Amino acid sequence: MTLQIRHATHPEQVPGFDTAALRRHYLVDDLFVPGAVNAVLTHHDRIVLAGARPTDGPLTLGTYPELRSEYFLERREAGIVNVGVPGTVTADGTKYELTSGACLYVGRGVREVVFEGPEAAYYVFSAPAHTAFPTRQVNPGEGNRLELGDQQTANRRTIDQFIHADGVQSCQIVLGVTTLHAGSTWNTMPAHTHDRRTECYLYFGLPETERIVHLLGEPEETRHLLVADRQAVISPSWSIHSGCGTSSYSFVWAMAGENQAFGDMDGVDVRDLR
Ligand SMILES: O=C(O)C(=O)C[C@H](O)C(=O)CO
Ligand SMILES: [Zn+2]
Repeated sequence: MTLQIRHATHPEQVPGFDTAALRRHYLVDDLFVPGAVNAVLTHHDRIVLAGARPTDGPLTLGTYPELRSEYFLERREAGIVNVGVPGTVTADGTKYELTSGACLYVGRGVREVVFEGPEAAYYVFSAPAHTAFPTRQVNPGEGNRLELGDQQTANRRTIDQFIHADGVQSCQIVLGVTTLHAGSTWNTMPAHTHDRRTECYLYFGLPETERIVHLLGEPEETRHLLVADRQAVISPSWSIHSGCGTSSYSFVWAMAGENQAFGDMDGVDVRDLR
């Protein structure tokens, strides 16, 4: 089990990045490997993204030498979303049944997290935590639900907020799942930044033959990534995070940083994007 390290980047670097460099810095395309837990640490807000595919038996969320911790959640918290078929996650001996799209918040101090389910695929978003909040499960439809967008502009979507200021409590993490309605393809347009947090999107439910065109960078200097199913994008605080798919899809959005206000967004007029 290795932890891939991604260093923080400055927005002035983005114009000089070619496609390969953009993908190396911001795209995480190898989280979900059968029989393994794969993890990436970004120095943007010290977020760890991991994927667990327990195809051949239970898998444990272990720690990494780079974290200098006795166990993974010694000083961290995590939001876990099952993006595969139903399975179970056991946190310090308590077993949680997670359907597809269900979320489990696991607080600081939980020593052992075990993933099970041969067809399940667990996405883990973890950030440093200063105190311990209780472990809690939220099923699809049980969070705070927002219906946004319009079919006319191809961005009709349902947002389920799971871990947030008025829902499951956490130190830093704000997390939910957005699902595009059939025929809708645009997420998060008009786009926004939030200088106080890093945000990561993990796209799922996208057919294998389809792709998302994900926009990143400062609003006046954008670039794009072509993203496949079960791939994640790291958006530093200065970067927009918005995308259009060649079909509809879902994504886990998750943030960590200075505050937990979902509405803390600096919107960008579509006409100002470059
Ligand atoms: O579809 C959307 O719009 C989103 O899901 C937006 C994300 O939740 C987000 O970027 C929150 O900051
Ligand atoms: Zn955002």
